[in-house]
Amino acid sequence: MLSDQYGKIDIHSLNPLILTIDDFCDADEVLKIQNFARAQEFMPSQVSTVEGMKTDRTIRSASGSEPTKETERIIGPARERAADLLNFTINASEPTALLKYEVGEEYKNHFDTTADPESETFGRCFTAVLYINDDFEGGETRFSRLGLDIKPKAGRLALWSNKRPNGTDPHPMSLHAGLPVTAGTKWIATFWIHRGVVGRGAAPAAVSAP
Ligand SMILES: O=C(O)CCC(=O)C(=O)O
Ligand SMILES: [Fe+2]
Repeated sequence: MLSDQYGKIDIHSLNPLILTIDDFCDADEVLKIQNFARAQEFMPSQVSTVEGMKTDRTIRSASGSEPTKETERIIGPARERAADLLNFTINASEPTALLKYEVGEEYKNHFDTTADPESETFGRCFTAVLYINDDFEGGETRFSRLGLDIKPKAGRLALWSNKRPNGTDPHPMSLHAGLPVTAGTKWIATFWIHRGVVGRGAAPAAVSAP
């Protein structure tokens, strides 16, 4: 049972499904990922826009690191477990996005997917965010239209569905933001979970609760 493997599991919304799982990574794994994250070089993050991927600090001012074999070795097992929760395979997941937010940095309201089958983000049925540390202030993940803030806690996984029940359009209530960090530095790993093959035109079937 999941609750035997992990800590407290909370369901915050059914449609779209939004849940958190505490102690998704145990203390040793959290420490290993923290040490890895702190040692990485970070560059301004890219966001997906109608013109393709670009650096746009008006949407996301956090910075990201290039995923490497080492990222896979250190964070891959958690990504694999997140996909396993949904019975998807690791092949159905994009490379891990490791993000760092310094004071004042944020990720403004956005959807993680689009309704455009040509877009690289079309297949993102689910997003899982692993909170790597919690020695900072601010930085909650806010579902603006649901009045829901998820508090970062080291080792906690937030998992949500991005699609409406038709499986193609972004779920309007999945609009979310990473609020500005007000003290310290926030690190997260984001896993975008696709159903089937990653990439353009990977049509997901209906995956959300009706
Ligand atoms: O920083 C957060 O809490 C949210 C991150 C996010 O929305 C994303 O990586 O797509
Ligand atoms: Fe997001």
